[in-house]
Amino acid sequence: MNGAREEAGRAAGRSADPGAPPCGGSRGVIGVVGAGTMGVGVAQSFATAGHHVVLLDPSVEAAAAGRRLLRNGLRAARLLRKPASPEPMDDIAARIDWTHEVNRLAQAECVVECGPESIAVKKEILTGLDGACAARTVLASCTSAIPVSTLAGFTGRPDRVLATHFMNPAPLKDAVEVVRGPQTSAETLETVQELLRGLGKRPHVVNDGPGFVSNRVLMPMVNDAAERVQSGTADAETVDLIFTDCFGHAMGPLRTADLIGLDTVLDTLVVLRETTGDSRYEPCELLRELVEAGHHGRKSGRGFHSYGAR
Ligand SMILES: NC(=O)c1ccc[n+]([C@@H]2O[C@H](COP(=O)([O-])OP(=O)(O)OC[C@H]3O[C@@H](n4cnc5c(N)ncnc54)[C@H](O)[C@@H]3O)[C@@H](O)[C@H]2O)c1
Repeated sequence: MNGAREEAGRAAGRSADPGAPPCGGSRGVIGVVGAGTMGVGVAQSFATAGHHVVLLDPSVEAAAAGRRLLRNGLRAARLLRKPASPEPMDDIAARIDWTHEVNRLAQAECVVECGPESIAVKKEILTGLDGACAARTVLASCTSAIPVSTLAGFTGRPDRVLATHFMNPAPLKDAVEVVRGPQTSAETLETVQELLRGLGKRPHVVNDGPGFVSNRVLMPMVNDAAERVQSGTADAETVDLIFTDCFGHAMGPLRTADLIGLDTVLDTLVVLRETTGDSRYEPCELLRELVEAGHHGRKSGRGFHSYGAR
């Protein structure tokens, strides 16, 4: 893999001089697609571990917002990550190249796709990556619920596709749910687990299926918790207290949903409803109303709970 890394490093370069070797990191080049909540967190995690990262988002506004997310994420990691990286935050940030061009990801050893939770958008992203990236590049998706078999079918390299379901906030979480598709090769699985261990994260491998383990279990709970608020059984604060104060969970289901982003929760439930055909994943009306009103959770300042001005 070292030869591939050197080649990838030469090809990825920096925006001012695409032929120049990357500054800083001595590990392989990683591509990340989508500079939202997860993409920026994943990019930060790899850059902190010494990888050169090429981060692609087609939206100029999203890239600007992503740079703010990165600054906040680096500060949070400095305060909360144990042990924190001793490296200056600017040096870590300098290992991330921002781009709008998919060809800049051509020589990455692995690309982590963090686009919106929509089968149609993921198809567009993966088709583009499959055409642009070297044959050896592993395509990992951060999807919350779409089966790997569906995603792999959008590419001509199903043996090199899997899901790396990072948790949010990615730089602060120590474990990743890794989803092996029916055609994912043993080599791909090992490569990705090695990459994750290099970030200080523990990979937990599961088999394929809509929502895998995490969201197949979590999403109906979030939906049911929202329905309890909608039906007047309790307000959002009290619903969460039942889980934190009575059960001793670290966070209630509605604060968890606010942290994920209610738009992403809604999209994930829609995917689960479509892919399983099971009506218990039908998103509850209150969730739809909050998303429609722009109350997307912590990132917008309000969801089931309020978080002050953003
Ligand atoms: N938010 C969470 O807690 C969480 C946790 C684990 C996994 N996920 C999954 O990670 C993925 C990203 O979620 P998020 O919360 O970061 O979403 P987000 O809405 O914050 O970010 C999505 C980003 O994708 C970009 N994008 C849109 N269309 C694109 C395209 N065609 N090509 C490339 N980029 C495009 C958007 O501009 C945006 O920056 C989703 O699949 C989601 O289900 C989310």
